[in-house]
This record gives sequence, structure tokens and C-alpha cells, in this order.
Amino acid sequence: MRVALGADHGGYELKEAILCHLEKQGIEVQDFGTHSKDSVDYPKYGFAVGSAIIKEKADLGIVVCGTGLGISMAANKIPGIRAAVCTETFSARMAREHNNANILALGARVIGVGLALEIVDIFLKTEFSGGRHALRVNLISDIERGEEI
Ligand SMILES: O=C(CO)[C@H](O)[C@H](O)[C@H](O)COP(=O)(O)O
Repeated sequence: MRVALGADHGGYELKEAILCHLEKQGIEVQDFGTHSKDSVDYPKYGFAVGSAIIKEKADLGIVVCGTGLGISMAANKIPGIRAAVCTETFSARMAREHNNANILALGARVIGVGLALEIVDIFLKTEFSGGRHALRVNLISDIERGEEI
């Protein structure tokens, strides 16, 4: 599995913890920055991670900002990206199982590192269950294409 990782300054420290956690497990990680706590603009990092997924350079993405909100909004502007903000493990599992989310968004000012790493592990190990959920995810794609549903 290849994971694309990105954060703004608010998410920088949690991103570093996630990077270390995933590398310890032998997971291939592409780090799109930011690389310090200096103030930066979160849309650039949401775009970089989302683009890596769409270009098939990574299988799943993880983005982090203060709340997970702004960076997920930016990533979700890319057609084909389904970024889900998760603050607990149940939503992380459902985001993959039911919504086929391809990016996990975390808020470093909302949850602690321990919970964030548990959420990451669950998100990465859960498979999309397809079936009726695939039909619904396809309807999201129809909306992206400007179709009426
Ligand atoms: O985009 C956000 C909110 O949706 C993130 O939490 C940012 O990290 C936050 O807005 C950055 O705020 P700062 O005051 O510039 O550190």
C-alpha cells in the first residue's frame, strides 16, 4: 500500500507522528509537506495529496490541519476524491467500508496523537464493502459530472 501524506502548519507535528508510525509498519509513504511549523496555506497540501491519488501515485491519502476541515474541503474539490474528516474510529471504518473514502482528514487541534494513530490504522486496513454502497458512491460521481440524480 502507498500512502500520500500532507498537512499544514497546524497538522505538521501529527503528520510527523503518522509518518513515523506508518514507516515502522513498512508502509510506503509519500510526504507532501509541510516540513515545519511555519504558517502555510492548507489548500495546497489538500490539493497535492488529492492529486497524487487521482494520478494513481498513491492508493490512499491522509491530510491533517488544525481541524481537518479546510484541508478536506480543498481535497474534495478534486473530482474523484472522497475525503472524510474522522474524530473517532467508527467513522473511520465506515468512511472506507460504506463511502470508499480515499482520503482520511484529521484535526490535530481536535484529537490527540494516540487516537489519531488508531483512526489511521483502522482507515488503512478497512476495505470498501461495495454492493449497495457502490451504487451510492457512483451517485456521488454522477453529481461530480454535473448529472441530475
Ligand atoms: O483549515 C483549517 C480549519 O478548517 C485548519 O484548522 C487550519 O489549520 C487553521 O485554519 C490554521 O489556523 P492558523 O490560525 O493560521 O494557525
